[in-house]
Amino acid sequence: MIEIRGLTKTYGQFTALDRLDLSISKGTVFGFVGPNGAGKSTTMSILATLLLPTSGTAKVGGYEVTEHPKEVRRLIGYMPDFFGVYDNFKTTEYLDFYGASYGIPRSERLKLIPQLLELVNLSDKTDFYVDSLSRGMKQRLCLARSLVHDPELLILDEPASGLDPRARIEMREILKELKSMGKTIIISSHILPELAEMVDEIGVIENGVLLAQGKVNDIQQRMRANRVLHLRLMEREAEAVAFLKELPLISLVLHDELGIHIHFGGRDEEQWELLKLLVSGGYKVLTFNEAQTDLEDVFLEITKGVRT
Ligand SMILES: Nc1ncnc2c1ncn2[C@@H]1O[C@H](COP(=O)(O)OP(=O)(O)OP(=O)(O)O)[C@@H](O)[C@H]1O
Repeated sequence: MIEIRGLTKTYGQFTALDRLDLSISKGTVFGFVGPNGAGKSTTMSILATLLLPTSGTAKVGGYEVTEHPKEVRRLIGYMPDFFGVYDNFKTTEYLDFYGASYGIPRSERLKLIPQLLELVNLSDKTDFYVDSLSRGMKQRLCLARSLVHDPELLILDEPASGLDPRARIEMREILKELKSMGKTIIISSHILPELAEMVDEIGVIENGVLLAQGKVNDIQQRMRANRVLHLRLMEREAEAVAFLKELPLISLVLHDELGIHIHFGGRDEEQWELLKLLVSGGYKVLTFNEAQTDLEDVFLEITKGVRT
């Protein structure tokens, strides 16, 4: 659905995107993650035909974005990270306006608008002025707007930014529904755990360079090469710390009121050996577990050291 090759965008001397390669297949929900200023919005704006690249190519549904912008716009629904003020528009009028600008006949718009409002949980706000809606509601309305022409691909630039936890959950549920409708979705965020539940793949970008791309699980697996283990003993914890520091595959041992924390470079087999060693050494092990790496850890691990 998306094929990006060598995509570069410069502003004067500054390189915002540096030879980016990215492929996203149809039906995928792709999480585009990276710190502020990484180049996410730049990439999305180019895909949305709103910004011209300096070099490289980007194709959506087989159409090159600079050569066939009209065809691309028909395929995509774009939700920008900032959206404007809406003077004296009611929610229905707002969607009607966008529907009309896509050439949808009035009779169809009359059927479509209630469906869209229902999809984004705004059925009870049918005749409300847009300006009177909360931020979360405006964001959902903006999402409905991006759906008026039933696009195959949704490009959502930080759809959950500035939302409270409840509004975020609501947005997430709507996105799940869109996924189940078979839409391809590219969604950016720097709040990573939020993406973990709903994305199939992630791409991590920093300083305009794509640092990693793959299935969430695969990237987490790769990181598990250096796992963190937490232990609690019934007694003799300080003694166990000294014992652990002498063992191979252990790079760091910390001890605090929550127990012992180890950076461990071994695999499952060696982890089991470690537990056996402790138990056969007479240590009364109460708990022995591996810390879960979430997307936040993945992000910190991948982006560290590259930041300038
Ligand atoms: N019009 C512009 N002129 C000059 N520099 C720009 C312009 N637009 C973006 N940039 C720079 O390009 C870089 C990438 O910006 P971009 O908005 O794509 O990042 P982002 O990953 O979306 O960040 P955020 O999470 O803060 O939205 C930033 O350093 C930004 O300052």
